[in-house]
Amino acid sequence: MALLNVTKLTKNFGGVKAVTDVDLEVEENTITGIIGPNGAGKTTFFNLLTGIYKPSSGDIIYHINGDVTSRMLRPQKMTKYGIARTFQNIRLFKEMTVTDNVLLGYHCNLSYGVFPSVLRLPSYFREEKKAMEKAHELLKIFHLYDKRDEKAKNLSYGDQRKVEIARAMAADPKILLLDEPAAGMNPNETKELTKLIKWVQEEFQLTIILIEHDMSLVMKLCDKIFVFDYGHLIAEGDPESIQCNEQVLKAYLGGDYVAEAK
Ligand SMILES: Nc1ncnc2c1ncn2[C@@H]1O[C@H](COP(=O)(O)OP(=O)(O)OP(=O)(O)O)[C@@H](O)[C@H]1O
Repeated sequence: MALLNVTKLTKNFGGVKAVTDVDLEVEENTITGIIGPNGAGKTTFFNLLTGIYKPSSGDIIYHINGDVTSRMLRPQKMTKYGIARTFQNIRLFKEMTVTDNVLLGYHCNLSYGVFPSVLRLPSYFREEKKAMEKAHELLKIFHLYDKRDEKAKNLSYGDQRKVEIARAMAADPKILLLDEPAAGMNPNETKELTKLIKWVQEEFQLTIILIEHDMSLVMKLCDKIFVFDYGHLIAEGDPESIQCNEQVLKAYLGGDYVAEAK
């Protein structure tokens, strides 16, 4: 079943055509890769999917507990719809602990109101206890439990990326959007992250869409890959077919390389 349908999606910034006429569909419980050279429109596409940008034209429809359409998308509402994301530039609260950063992800879905929290009613303590248990559970999954009391700024770049994913997971999403999850990681960290992403996808029955430049991660993880170039979707398919797609090789390596390789 398709969880996301994108139709004729276009975003222009003045004269810059960042995303043009993109049509795509994402199936439930799959991992989808969005790849393409620098400036191809991948981040703009994610920003459209998460309500940061409004489309110039076209439609986005998520099928999660009823339809969520482009007109309803707002960054602050995404977790309520069951959609969480991470960012290309890590956006943690660096002076806060690892646990508190993850708790923030959980807090956007807490059910108690202002009064129980101000008056410190039992429902407030119940929810807070649940939140802490969940945060610790996630930190164990991401092998960060030992670092739970560290300030986020003291963690390695790779660990900070994992905290960001754990925080996104704390919102209990159905769809998880990861913007360059392996950026800045060394090959061992990338290998570990690849396994972790696969594991959480299966364990939590998630639909994951990720932008990534690290092809080892993309080819190992993704069920389907969409390739962007100059804002256009130029290819889609499974990892094997994408790896030998001429248009894709041309976009990445230039026309001369493809001609020479023949
Ligand atoms: N807010 C903006 N205003 C004007 N132009 C923009 C804006 N955001 C993106 N662009 C332009 O849109 C095009 C697509 O950029 P985008 O960042 O989406 O590409 P990308 O594929 O994510 O690149 P990278 O892999 O380098 O992150 C580029 O030409 C970029 O300069």
